[in-house]
Amino acid sequence: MPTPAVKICGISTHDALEAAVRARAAYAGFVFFAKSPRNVTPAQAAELGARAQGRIQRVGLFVDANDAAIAEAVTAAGLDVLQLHGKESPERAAQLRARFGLPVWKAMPIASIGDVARAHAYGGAADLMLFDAKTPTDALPGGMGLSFDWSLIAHWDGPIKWGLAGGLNAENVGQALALTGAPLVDTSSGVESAPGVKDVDKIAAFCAAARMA
Ligand SMILES: O=C(O)c1ccccc1N[C@@H]1O[C@H](COP(=O)(O)O)[C@@H](O)[C@H]1O
Repeated sequence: MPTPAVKICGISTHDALEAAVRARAAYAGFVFFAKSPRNVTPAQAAELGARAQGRIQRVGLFVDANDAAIAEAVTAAGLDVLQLHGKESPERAAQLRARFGLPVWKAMPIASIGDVARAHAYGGAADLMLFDAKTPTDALPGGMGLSFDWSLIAHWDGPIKWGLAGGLNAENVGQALALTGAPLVDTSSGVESAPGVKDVDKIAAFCAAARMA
C-alpha cells in the first residue's frame, strides 16, 4: 500500500503548524467556521498561511460559506485547497472550483451505505471525497472525534480521489488504513489535548503511525 497523505486539521498556532511540517504532513487545515473551537480569523490565517507557504499545502475548511467569506480566506491565507464540510451540492462544489481555480474537497457524513452512495454525485464536480462520521448535530458537522463503520468505505472505488476522516488518532489510524486502504487520512480532535488545543507530540505520533501502517 502506498504511503497515505496526512492532513492535520484545525491548526491555529505556529507551534502546531511547525509540528505538522516537521512530521511531514502533506496538508494543514485552517477552519473558517465561527462555531468551531478551531476557528481562525482571516488575520490569524494570513500569518499561518505565510508561514506554511511552500512547506505544506494549506486547506481552508468551510461550512456552507458564501463566496465573499471564501474569497476573504483564500486571499488572506493563500489557500491551496477548499474543503467543503457542510451541505454543499455537487453544483455548488463545481461552481466554487471554477470561481477560485482551486481543488475542492467535499466532506461526506457517513452513517449508512446510502450515505456512501451519495458520494458518486460529486464525480466531475469535486476533486476529492472526504468520508467523515455523521455528527449528531448540524451545528458542528465535524471535528467531534467521532468515527464510523470503516467497512462501509473500504477500498472505495468511486469517480474521484478520496480520504478518511473522523475520530482518527495515533492508536487507530493503522487499523483504519489496513481496513480501508485510504490514500489520505485527516485528523483534528485525535491530535489535541482539549478541543481546539493541538498537541505537538500527538501530531508527531499520528504522522508516524500513518506512515508505518
Ligand atoms: O474541526 C472542526 O471544528 C470542524 C468544524 C466543522 C466541520 C468540520 C470540522 N472538522 C473536520 O472534521 C473532520 C473530523 O474531525 P475529527 O478528527 O473527528 O476531530 C476533519 O476533517 C476535521 O477537519
